[in-house]
Amino acid sequence: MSHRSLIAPSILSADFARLGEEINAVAGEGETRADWVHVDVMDAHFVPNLTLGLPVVKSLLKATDLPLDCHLMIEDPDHWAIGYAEAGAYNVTVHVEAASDPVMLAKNLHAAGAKAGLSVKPGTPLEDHLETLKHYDTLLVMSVEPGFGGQSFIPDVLDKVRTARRLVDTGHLNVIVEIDGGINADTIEQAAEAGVDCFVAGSAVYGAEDPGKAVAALRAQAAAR
Ligand SMILES: O=C(CO)[C@H](O)[C@H](O)COP(=O)(O)O
Repeated sequence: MSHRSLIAPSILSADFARLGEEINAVAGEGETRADWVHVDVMDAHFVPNLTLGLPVVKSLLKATDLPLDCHLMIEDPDHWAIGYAEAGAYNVTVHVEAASDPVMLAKNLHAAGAKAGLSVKPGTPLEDHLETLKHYDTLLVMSVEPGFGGQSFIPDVLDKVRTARRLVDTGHLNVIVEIDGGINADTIEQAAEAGVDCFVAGSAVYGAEDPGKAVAALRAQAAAR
């Protein structure tokens, strides 16, 4: 891996009544500063949980200068994703299992000024979506079934990460490999070794006494690999 590991705390594990403050807890200086803030948008249809939507994301964009990495776990992202890009989200990730025309969707996200992310659930093979991936900037490999924070990491997805790393490197694709679910002090090194560039961590950051220090510790562990 040629660049620094990225750490993206997931606010799914933060206190929703204090989201601005919770983001500021990972917006300090140096190694305690998160690279992106991961925002889990869930619609209670694509996943069995309901979180937040565009109005909250618009408020968060005013509350921080950290880039927002919006992960849409929703039905019909072809319709809804553009609003997040137009609002100013840095990266808008849609699920390949939910998108009707993911190539057109990536083009529309780019036209609206955002990076485009493609996510795959643990059981979704990557090989079927290689042509699509070429249009995207990030690949979010889910290492838990999407829907809830605090679940255990699924080690089988490491094979998919290795495949992704190989495809990105050999194909010279400008794609950041991101992982989400169960990333903590016990799992981040294996994910880094498999080739992950960007690590989403919810409970490992917001369950810690000092979220900024947790960011720094995770980054150091990832870099050690
Ligand atoms: O997308 C998600 C769940 O669908 C969350 O981002 C993810 O699970 C992060 O939480 P944790 O690090 O606690 O597993």
